[in-house]
Amino acid sequence: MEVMLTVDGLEKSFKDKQALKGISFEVRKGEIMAILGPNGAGKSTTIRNIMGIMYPDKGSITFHNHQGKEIPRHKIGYLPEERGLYKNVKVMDILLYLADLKDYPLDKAKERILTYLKKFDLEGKEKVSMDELSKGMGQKVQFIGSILHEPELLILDEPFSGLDPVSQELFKDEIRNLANNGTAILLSSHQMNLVEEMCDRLFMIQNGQKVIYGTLDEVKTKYANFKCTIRGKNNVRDLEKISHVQRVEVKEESAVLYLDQDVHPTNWLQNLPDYLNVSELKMNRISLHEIFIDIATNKNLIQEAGDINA
Ligand SMILES: Nc1ncnc2c1ncn2[C@@H]1O[C@H](COP(=O)(O)OP(=O)(O)OP(=O)(O)O)[C@@H](O)[C@H]1O
Repeated sequence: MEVMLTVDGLEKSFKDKQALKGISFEVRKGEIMAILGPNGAGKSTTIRNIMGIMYPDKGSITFHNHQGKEIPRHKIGYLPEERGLYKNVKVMDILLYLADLKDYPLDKAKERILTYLKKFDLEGKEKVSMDELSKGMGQKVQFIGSILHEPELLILDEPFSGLDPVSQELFKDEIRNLANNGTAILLSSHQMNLVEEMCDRLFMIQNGQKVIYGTLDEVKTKYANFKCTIRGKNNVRDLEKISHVQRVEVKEESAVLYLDQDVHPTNWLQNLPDYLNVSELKMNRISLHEIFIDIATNKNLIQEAGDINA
């Protein structure tokens, strides 16, 4: 897949705080790439550097063979983390203004605005002032503003925060549509279930450094071992004795058995000892949410499962 954006060795400091310590990744045409990390990890700083809101101390950002101030930013769409930027202005006017900033033809923009307002349940709101909209409605308008000019690269900083489930679905569908039509998408989110559902690749950052970079499949197969949840009264020591069990976590009547990386789930299940008390049993992979918490809290409980940090 064609590479759209290359971030290479990005470093950025604020006074004595080094926020980015050599960040490198790519975003390709037609993919949804997630940038993840705990609060303060450096995601927004990375995004702000890509957007030219600030410039890195070291490293480069390449888009369309251009770097720094030469980057054609009208080909990029951006939904910033900050919401409610536009207040005393009508929905249609602010969207046309944003389209104009990107040199997008205004007649075409107007048509697209009306189509998108309808799509996002905002039909008839074009003459309403931004400050009369609810937070979620305002977010929809801001999202429309970021995609109106048909950007080749779309950067979404926490697009789902504050959205109700129906609006979340609308955003998800549209983001997927855009990727299917070739837009390269860089998405920052704390909602791991959505990332797991939507993203092709992910880049996880902690303390300004890369901790995971790969396709969701790679992360899942190389990092997320299987875990088996058994409901029933069992002695923890008996559970720990079962082969290929790395550790056991007991939660009320259930025990979660974290398995070694190479375990074949069917074989492992066939060899479970007879003495186990099982009223329910569930086998699944460790979720991205658990991987995130393990890394962000420096627990390193699942580190041995495999390492794709290289
Ligand atoms: N303008 C600034 N001046 C000083 N420090 C800053 C500035 N912007 C960011 N930082 C610091 O840089 C680090 C990274 O911040 P950043 O906003 O990039 O994190 P983030 O991963 O986006 O976090 P969050 O998930 O909370 O939005 C933090 O320690 C933050 O305090």
